[in-house]
Amino acid sequence: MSTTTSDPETVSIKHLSFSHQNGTKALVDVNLSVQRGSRVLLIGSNGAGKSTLLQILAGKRMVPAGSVELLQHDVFRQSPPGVTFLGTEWAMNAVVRGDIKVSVFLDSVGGYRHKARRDLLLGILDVDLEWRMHQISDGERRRVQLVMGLMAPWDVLLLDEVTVDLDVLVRHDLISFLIKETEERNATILYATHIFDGLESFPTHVVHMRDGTLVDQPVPWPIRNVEATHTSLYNLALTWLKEDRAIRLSAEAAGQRTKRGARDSDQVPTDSETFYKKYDYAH
Ligand SMILES: Nc1ncnc2c1ncn2[C@@H]1O[C@H](COP(=O)(O)OP(=O)(O)OP(=O)(O)O)[C@@H](O)[C@H]1O
Repeated sequence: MSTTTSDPETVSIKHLSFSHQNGTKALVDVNLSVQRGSRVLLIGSNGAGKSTLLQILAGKRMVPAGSVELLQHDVFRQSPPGVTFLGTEWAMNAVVRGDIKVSVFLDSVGGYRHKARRDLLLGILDVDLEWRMHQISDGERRRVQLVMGLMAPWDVLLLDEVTVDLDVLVRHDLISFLIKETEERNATILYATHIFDGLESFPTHVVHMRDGTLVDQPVPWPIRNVEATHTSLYNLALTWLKEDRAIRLSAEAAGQRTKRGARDSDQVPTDSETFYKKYDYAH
């Protein structure tokens, strides 16, 4: 692994807080420094802020000037080159479900410019250029997305749970490819996922996100516990998420935060009551 403390910072986040348009606080005073060549796994419960953080790094959300830099560029105002973001919402886009051949689709997004990498990725992701985008499975469509997203060489790759519908073999080969890419090209990956199978040798660092905050700066992986035995990623995530839930429940009990799902008045039907009444065909 080529990362050293003298390497330039790839990611620099300083005192970043962020609320969504409806006022939901998604990030609170986040500070993060990531060195070039790192593979950072973001671990946190649903709603911890992982996607929001990755979207901000991808320049998709406006943040105060100077608070978030990638490769020494302000992510929102200077749009750093060499940054690729791959998220799950892509598969919902009508264009990628249209009647179009994969070869045509990939060429339309610049595949011909990166032919060698494109062909390598077609093999790794087991994609057939003859497939038609409206006649393939969700996992196959995801594989096409990954070929598209990864074929231009990137310096920073932001992955938001994109391996969720891949079969185990394709996922395994993809993870191996990503590790090789970061080692050979000193590129950097930040990856948010809840699936830890086959990922043990992937991260160089792990980050625990809780309630919009970073519990710590990236911790080098693997972590050894006090008996110097190896902790699996799955067990680490389970331990961290149990802690998070215990902290949340005790804050709720102490009245320091509102219980999830609590409403101002019992008279107002909950969203789920309204939903089930609407679709209750027995009445
Ligand atoms: N578009 C949005 N508008 C309002 N609130 C949002 C929006 N997207 C996310 N949130 C809220 O922001 C907080 C952080 O959400 P985020 O999606 O970043 O979490 P996450 O860690 O990626 O969760 P998951 O593991 O479920 O993907 C949550 O409280 C969530 O409900």
